[in-house]
Amino acid sequence: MTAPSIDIALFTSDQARAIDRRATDEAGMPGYELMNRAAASAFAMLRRRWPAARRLRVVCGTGNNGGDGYLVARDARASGCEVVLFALGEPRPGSDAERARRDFEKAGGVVHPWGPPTEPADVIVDAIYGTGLNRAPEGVAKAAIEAMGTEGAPILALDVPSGVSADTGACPGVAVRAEATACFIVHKRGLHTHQGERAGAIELFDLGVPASLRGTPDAHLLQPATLPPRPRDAHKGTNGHVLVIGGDHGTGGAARMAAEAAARTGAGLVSVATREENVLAMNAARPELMARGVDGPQTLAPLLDKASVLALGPGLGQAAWGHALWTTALDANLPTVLDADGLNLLHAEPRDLPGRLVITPHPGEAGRLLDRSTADVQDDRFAAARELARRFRATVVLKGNGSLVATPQGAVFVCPWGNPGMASGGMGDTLTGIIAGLLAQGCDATEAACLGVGLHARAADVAARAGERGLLAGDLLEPLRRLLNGRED
Ligand SMILES: NC(=O)C1=CN([C@@H]2O[C@H](COP(=O)(O)OP(=O)(O)OC[C@H]3O[C@@H](n4cnc5c(N)ncnc54)[C@H](OP(=O)(O)O)[C@@H]3O)[C@@H](O)[C@H]2O)[C@@H](O)CC1
Ligand SMILES: [K+]
Repeated sequence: MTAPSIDIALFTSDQARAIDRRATDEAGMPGYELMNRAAASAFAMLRRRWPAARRLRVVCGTGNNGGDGYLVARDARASGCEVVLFALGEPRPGSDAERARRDFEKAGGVVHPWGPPTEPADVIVDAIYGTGLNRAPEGVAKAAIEAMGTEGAPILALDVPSGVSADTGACPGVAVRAEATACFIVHKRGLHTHQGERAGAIELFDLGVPASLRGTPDAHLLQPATLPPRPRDAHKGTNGHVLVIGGDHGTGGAARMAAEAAARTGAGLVSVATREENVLAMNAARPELMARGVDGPQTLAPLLDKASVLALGPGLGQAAWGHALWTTALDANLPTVLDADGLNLLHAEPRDLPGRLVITPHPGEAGRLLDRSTADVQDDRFAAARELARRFRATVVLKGNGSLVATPQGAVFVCPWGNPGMASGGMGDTLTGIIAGLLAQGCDATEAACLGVGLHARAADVAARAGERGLLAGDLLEPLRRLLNGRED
């Protein structure tokens, strides 16, 4: 796998707090100095993004996120902006936030208690909650967040859009949808998955805190990557043989999508073990695929002997035919991508699994495998992905907005690409085929999952330039091929 060396490291709120403490204790950077730097960076960002903005509204909570807000307001007034500042309560006595409020007032600023705004604003600065959010916003905070959402003015969030968990990207209640977020010191992992997209465009300001104080990140953002060019003497035997197993009555398309994606990802050979009724159509539509009718383990066995990688599950069903193929295929202990009904069968019947395994659940399938609700999975996607990887000793792709790849060793990678057009039939089958195609070409499970998830989402972004609505899984294949060969960005 070839990838540029930029590493975007992601941290939890606890880690961010520990880094703040180390900056004060070990690097002699007091919290109030950092707060001043945070405010200066955020105001410079506001100026850059909205150079014509003159009327600002700043809404401050009671914690240090509010403290950042008071200092942005102070700096904005000093630059000649008209600032209306609403405070949702009193900062804790002796806190940096209280000091910031006094400094704002000393400089002539006026603090208003929250009330529905009467003056329009060019930009709203959200300084209600940052990393300290610990429950659903209520009362004035809820009213303030709701009012921000209805005005139409762009919102600049400080550190975190208020109401979004910096750890998980979940929203326990109402939440700000920002056009942009000024993130301080380190990237917060929750802004990159689930509802973290409410942060809009994220800019990170390290505030001069040395990278050596950060410690080990919790997760990393995936970077664009491709496979290295093929050696000139490559032949189809060196690029592996993917066997897709699936396509029960009425769901032949799923197996076909996975197979075609594996072929377009560069697998040397792709076979499909499916219901006899699918064979003619599959071979006619894509003669490069070798589709075979199988009626049970005996007819599957010779195909397993020739395969180097399995894609097990697309359209497999959970009836007797699918179950028999599933058992026989897993017994072969080949590198495997297990998806869809392959995962549902695993929930019904836990068993030994192949050593090189990638599982690709959506949140509903992940919930079933963990005996939890889909909502529980979404409440902490990082924990769910890690738990699945540990429990099944597999590399896990937890699909959804900001797909996660988790390894059995506990590493997590977050996909920054993709779009809502991908919520359509066949997208998951395509991803399964891509990952199988990469395994066939020699990637290990984590490489194949990271590279596959990235290529799949980037191809969808290229295909969605024509519009997100109506995007079909098949539309990904052409951009996928170009991206895989380093031809398009
Ligand atoms: N330290 C540093 O070096 C730097 C920090 N910086 C800034 O500080 C921010 C973190 O500040 P913070 O820890 O004070 O937390 P913050 O997000 O302001 O929340 C405040 C309090 O609100 C409360 N609360 C939570 N949820 C609630 C709810 N739903 N409804 C009602 N109340 C709720 C909860 O208190 P509780 O009521 O639970 O006692 C919570 O403690 C960080 O994001 C960055 O912007 C920067 O200046 C750079 C340097
Ligand atoms: K905020």
